[in-house]
Amino acid sequence: MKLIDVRNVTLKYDNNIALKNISFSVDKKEFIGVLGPNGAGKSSLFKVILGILKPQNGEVRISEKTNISYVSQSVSFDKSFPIKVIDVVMMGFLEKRIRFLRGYSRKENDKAYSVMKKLGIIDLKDRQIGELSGGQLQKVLIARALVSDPHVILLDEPTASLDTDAKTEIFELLKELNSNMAIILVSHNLNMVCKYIDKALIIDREIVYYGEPDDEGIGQVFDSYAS
Ligand SMILES: Nc1ncnc2c1ncn2[C@@H]1O[C@H](COP(=O)(O)OP(=O)(O)OP(=O)(O)O)[C@@H](O)[C@H]1O
Repeated sequence: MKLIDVRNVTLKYDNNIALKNISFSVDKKEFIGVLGPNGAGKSSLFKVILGILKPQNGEVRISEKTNISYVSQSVSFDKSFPIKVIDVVMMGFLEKRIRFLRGYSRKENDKAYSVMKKLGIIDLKDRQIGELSGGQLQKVLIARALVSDPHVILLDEPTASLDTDAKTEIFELLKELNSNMAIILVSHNLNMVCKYIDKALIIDREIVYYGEPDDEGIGQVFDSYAS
């Protein structure tokens, strides 16, 4: 069975259709790029997959025991907020902590350290998050999503505010993570993502393209809204 099966999903906000009859699936270790113009419904699609929004029609089936993590669009925050990198990464365990009303375990602490090492941010663990570069902050947010050992990770424009080098570094990191987990990533930049993804899902409320990123037809579809 597929990890995630999105079937004929239609989502409306009041009477406005944000997603119309969307169907696609996610296999183990598949890398899917979700592209589309502003307001195309990309973030709404993530919210439906995460169960935050319930579609008026259709359904999202998630195979049993599939653990999904989410990295949201970079949000602005108070740079002087006194929270350290390690605290942000440990927040990946917050749900369990609240559910079981307990502190973090030793095992969780070790896991956070091993993920930070893997992502090359262990030296930043005691740094205030307001003192990080955009690329470093993005890695911290990815680390937070990884500590729960997800089978699928959803990322909403993780490289939007980064320069080209930092973008490439994040994509190379995602490529490495992809050997272990499926990735669904929202992006506006087909050229940037096409060499990493297995499939492109281009939406403009409805699906306008779903297939290989190097198929001949894709450039034309993409140019029609990107220009
Ligand atoms: N909470 C909401 N209430 C009403 N309409 C909404 C809400 N959230 C999104 N929309 C509308 O739904 C449509 C899809 O929005 P969504 O944020 O999913 O698009 P997007 O593709 O992620 O856009 P962007 O690339 O600009 O981030 C837009 O027309 C938006 O205005």
